[in-house]
Amino acid sequence: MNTICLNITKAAQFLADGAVNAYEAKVNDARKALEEGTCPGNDFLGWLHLPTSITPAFLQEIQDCANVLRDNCEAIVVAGIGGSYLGARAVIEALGNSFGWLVGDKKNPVILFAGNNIGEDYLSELTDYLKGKKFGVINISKSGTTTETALTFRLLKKQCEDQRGKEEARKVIVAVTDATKGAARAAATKEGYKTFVIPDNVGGRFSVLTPVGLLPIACAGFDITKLVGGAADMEKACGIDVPFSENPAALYAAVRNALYAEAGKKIEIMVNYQPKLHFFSEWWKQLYGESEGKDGKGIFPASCDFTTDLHSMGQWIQQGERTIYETVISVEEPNSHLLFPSDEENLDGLNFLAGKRVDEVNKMAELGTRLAHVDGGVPNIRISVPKLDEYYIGQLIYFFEIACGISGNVLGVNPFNQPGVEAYKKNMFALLDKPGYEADSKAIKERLANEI
Ligand SMILES: O=P(O)(O)OC[C@H]1O[C@H](O)[C@H](O)[C@@H](O)[C@@H]1O
Repeated sequence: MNTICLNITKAAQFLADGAVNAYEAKVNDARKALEEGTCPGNDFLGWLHLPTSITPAFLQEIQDCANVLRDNCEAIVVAGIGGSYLGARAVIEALGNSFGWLVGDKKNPVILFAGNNIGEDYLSELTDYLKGKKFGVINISKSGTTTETALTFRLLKKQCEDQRGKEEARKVIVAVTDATKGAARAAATKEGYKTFVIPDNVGGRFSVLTPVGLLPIACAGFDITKLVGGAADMEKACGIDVPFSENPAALYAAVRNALYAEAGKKIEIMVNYQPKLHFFSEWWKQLYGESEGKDGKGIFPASCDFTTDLHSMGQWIQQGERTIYETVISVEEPNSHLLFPSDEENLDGLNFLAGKRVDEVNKMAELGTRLAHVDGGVPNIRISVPKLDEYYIGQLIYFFEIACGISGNVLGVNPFNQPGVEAYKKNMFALLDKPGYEADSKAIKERLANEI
């Protein structure tokens, strides 16, 4: 099989000889613990063999539901946050036209994302845009109680029903949520919406290959069978029987732990040279940030879009504090072909590029940056991807998931919980006088009165 390819040479050179291989035993133990379900958070391992266990019948059920939405909607709003949002957006943006909303594509509905913020302007501009439009909603929430998403869904449900009538709205509202618990499930049961279940043992940030990601991706017109196929091939390539030195996820987990623990590299910057991958980095940041940032530990996952950010963050990366390393996703072959034209007057002095592909310049920018950053003390991990299509994005998704599971275990944390996220929610609910938070409300208000 053609495959994404990991190169850690320019990261390992910043470590003592053998430092990466020194993690072999720990990484193998972590991989085994995932396989045998003996690691911390072992009730959240449903993602591990998900790609190879998804059946064609289930993919067809998702596709059928997507087709109903596609046939009946000019716009589909995907309401969700965090793991109930980022995976779908990452894939749809990586595969879609960068100017999709401007080109008036008649084949595919516009996919919009909401429920991922509480911006009043954002929501009123969204609801204004949807006025008079035939739109549908995919309401995605594992807990079914997340405030940002629930608030947005309340607005959209009402607008959809007002515009299309309750009967028709029922056809174009879908819930992806817990099997029994939460407000999203309660509304779906009462209204009779089509629903998909998020399995209990798959955490939000690992859920892109469940209907959480697959339904919106299918709605956008992309091939979910190919996506899952890529992930399934990567599941095999990172399997328990694959030796450390040949297992890309094992090597990535090893080198990042070595950079962190042995070389003080506390920040990993996920870098792309294709703006379409911006949201892939956002997905990756949640995956690694929530999985590893706990117990006072964890690499801080950051991201940059190059060459764009070379003109803003490039200075820091080249000469700032040497606590960073880069992981570059490099796409070997763009899907388009565009040559620079020759210009008789050559006023811009760019005739030396005439006849070259745009990508040739981009690749030289990438190579030049890699050399400069390595010279400047920034270790470089490179993941090359043959092209941006469903199959290779599927490979990348599973690669980062399994590497994350291994890496978090090597770090010595439970990579499958996120207890820290509750702190802001508790304060917000107390401040908003949510029923059930009376004691917290009293305490927080007293605290604020004393602080002022
Ligand atoms: O799917 P939901 O239950 O709505 O959760 C959405 C997101 O919000 C939470 O606060 C968590 O930190 C995330 O891990 C989760 O993906």
